[in-house]
Amino acid sequence: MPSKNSKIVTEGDPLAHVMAPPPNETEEQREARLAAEAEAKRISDAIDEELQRQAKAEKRGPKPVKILLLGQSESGKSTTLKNFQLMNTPKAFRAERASWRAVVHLNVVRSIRVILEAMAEAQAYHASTYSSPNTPIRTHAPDLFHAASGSSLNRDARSQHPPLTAEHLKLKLRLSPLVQVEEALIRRLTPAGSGEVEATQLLSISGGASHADRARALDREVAVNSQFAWKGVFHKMIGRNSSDGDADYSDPDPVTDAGGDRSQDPSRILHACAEDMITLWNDPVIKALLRAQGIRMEDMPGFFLDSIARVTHPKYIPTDDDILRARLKTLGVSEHRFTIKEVFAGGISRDLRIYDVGGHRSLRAAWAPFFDDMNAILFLAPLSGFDQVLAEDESVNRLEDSVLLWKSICSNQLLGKTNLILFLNKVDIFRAKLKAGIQFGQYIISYGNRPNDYDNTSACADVLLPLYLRNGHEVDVERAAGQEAPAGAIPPAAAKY
Ligand SMILES: Nc1nc2c(ncn2[C@@H]2O[C@H](COP(=O)(O)OP(=O)(O)OP(=O)(O)O)[C@@H](O)[C@H]2O)c(=O)[nH]1
Ligand SMILES: [Mg+2]
Repeated sequence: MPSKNSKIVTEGDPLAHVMAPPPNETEEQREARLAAEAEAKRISDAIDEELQRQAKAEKRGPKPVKILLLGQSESGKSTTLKNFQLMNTPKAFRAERASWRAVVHLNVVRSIRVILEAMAEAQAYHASTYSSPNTPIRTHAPDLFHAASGSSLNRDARSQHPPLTAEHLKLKLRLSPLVQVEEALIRRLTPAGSGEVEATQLLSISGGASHADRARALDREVAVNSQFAWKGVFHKMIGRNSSDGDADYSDPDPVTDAGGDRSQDPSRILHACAEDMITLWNDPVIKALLRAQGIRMEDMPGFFLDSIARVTHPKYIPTDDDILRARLKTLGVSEHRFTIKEVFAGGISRDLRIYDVGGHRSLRAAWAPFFDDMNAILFLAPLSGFDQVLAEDESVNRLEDSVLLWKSICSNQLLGKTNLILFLNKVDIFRAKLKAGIQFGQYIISYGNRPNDYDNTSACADVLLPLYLRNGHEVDVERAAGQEAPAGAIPPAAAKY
């Protein structure tokens, strides 16, 4: 019989009430209950013990190695991460192929928009020279044009704008359905109402917007917060609709999209526009027009114009190289875990965590909280940025921004014990720019009139040590904290930096 006291406790405590033995329990039942309780306690204690053992082992074992990827926007942080995923977790990397298809399509649409904007610019120029021969001259191409950024479009260059024919204008009109493609893909890429996407529409080009508005609109690009499971969204969507072998993005919801009408599906519209896009891109007048405006499409991030037929094919699935080339701006910070075998430590497994961040100026404040917990920082500085300006501030040369950013990283107190690795990349674009005749000395004043070839521009320490950039800023790029990258970690050009 329960005592008077225990009855009081039971009444006040619902758990005790549930756990209390039945009031009319027999001696046999009591023994069975006590045995069951003892067994449950034994199992629970064993689990606790195992958890404690694991916690102790984790404390004793090697800590995960943490690497933070840093650098300005478009410096190649996410691409470096993708390369790492491809090397270490190829299965997982390839499992996401289908999701990258939408990003490749967005990149194609954006490239076409750049061309259409260049055509609009030429039209506006020719119209204004007829009406007013003294039209003001734009001195800086908007950063949208990337490779052209920072170059001057003088009156001579603009007068070389080849006139467009009626055929060109028809082509431009026929490509207008790409507005829908971009809108639909962007809607899919981001959570409703998140406001995270900086999307633009073709409408703003063809509408009556001012040049400045159009340039500003085109300057923005699609970004996605790394926390949002956009890959999963596309994967499911494509999987659901690929029963006929065509991978499209059809949405069964008639409100949010074309519903059952698959002819309005973004991938189908893109496929239908493929021939016109190819004609536009291969047109000699358009090529001359882009040249006159200093636009080098092939150096822009997410360049797929040479593969339009392939990437707009209904059965297109991105290759490894396509995924590496696809451009999607990063927002937020994401952690990626790998287990690697250490080559020089008897092949023991080691946990590696790589952190990818957004490099846009407005996102750099989010970097600092990660500083004191990192083993290494891999800083990416694209060499190819010597003739470009930042998208977020047209007065700042990209190479100068990289140098200043690197300096501030080297001198940061929180990073005193962190390994710093400087990685000069986009060397292929750097070489292509030199080969195309873009003068290094025009932007890096101290370089003077020396030969504009790769060996000289990259080998001469004077080129990158005291940097006298075009905007008049003197930039000192000594290795500020005396930090040295581990041997072999930097490409040859970086060693000379
Ligand atoms: N040709 C060439 N392209 C590169 C190289 N590294 C990166 N890219 C391309 O440059 C573009 C931008 O690279 P991302 O990795 O997205 O740049 P990011 O530093 O992550 O940029 P944010 O996310 O805006 O901070 C992508 O289209 C890449 O494919 C390179 O060495 N050569
Ligand atoms: Mg990124």
